[in-house]
Amino acid sequence: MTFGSRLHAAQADRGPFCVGIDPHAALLREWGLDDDVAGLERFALGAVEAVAPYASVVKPQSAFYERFGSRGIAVLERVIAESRAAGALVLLDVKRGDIGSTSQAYADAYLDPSSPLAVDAITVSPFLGFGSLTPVLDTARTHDAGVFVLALTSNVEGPEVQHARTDDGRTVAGRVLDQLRELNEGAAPLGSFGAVVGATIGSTDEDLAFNGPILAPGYGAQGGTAADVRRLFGKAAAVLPSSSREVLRAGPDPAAMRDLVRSTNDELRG
Ligand SMILES: O=c1ccn([C@@H]2O[C@H](COP(=O)(O)O)[C@@H](O)[C@H]2O)c(=O)[nH]1
Repeated sequence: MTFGSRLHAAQADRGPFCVGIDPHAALLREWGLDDDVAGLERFALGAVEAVAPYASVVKPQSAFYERFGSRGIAVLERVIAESRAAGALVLLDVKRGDIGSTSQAYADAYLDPSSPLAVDAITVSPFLGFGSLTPVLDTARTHDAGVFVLALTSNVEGPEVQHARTDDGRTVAGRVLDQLRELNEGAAPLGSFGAVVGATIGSTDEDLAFNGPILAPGYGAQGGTAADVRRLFGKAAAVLPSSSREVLRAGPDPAAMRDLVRSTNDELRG
């Protein structure tokens, strides 16, 4: 079953909301934990236990695990395994991008099921040229995995690159979206190659109607709302509004986190 088909089924079953598992040092402290590997483990696995049985997708941010070195990566491996065991798809936010030959190694690390870090989908950066992503896209196809390509990110610095015009007059983001449109053509019920478009971007002239999913970070703590999601992504095939800190701040009480996932899904469905 392709990633697009799995995502389509998971969102129909559990709702559109994607929960980020981002163990910020400040959040560990708010949960009464030390900012060390033991604190990381209790925080991340506690969050997974609270939300992964209810959310369609969980999105660990790799950086927060990498900062603890190999022991942090070992925690990330458990986050991936336990989230999947609870029925959630795992989208690893790792924003990789490099020359083609190195892209292949990243693809093998995250998308080949024999890797300990294998996930359902990853985020990648197209800013070394969309073609540099070909090994990742091919490996995703081989293993029925998904790829989310940065297009219009939620941060205020993004437009200086993403709104720039290329030789043919299109914006950089517009070209990324056009390439995703081609890659997903004919896929049913949903393509596996998604775009990252922040819920915070306000408005855009870009065409967001394509046959793949849109990851919309910036929901919650960065100011994105359900009204923004409806206004921006009304024509999109599938949207994953994503929030990390807002949900994690409801912890460590698992019931409070679970209830927030449920009520956010209700709001987004409405
Ligand atoms: O454009 C982007 C792409 C990715 N992110 C990531 O999403 C989460 C947002 O966390 P919040 O706590 O909900 O603000 C984080 O992991 C970012 O690296 C993004 O924010 N914007």
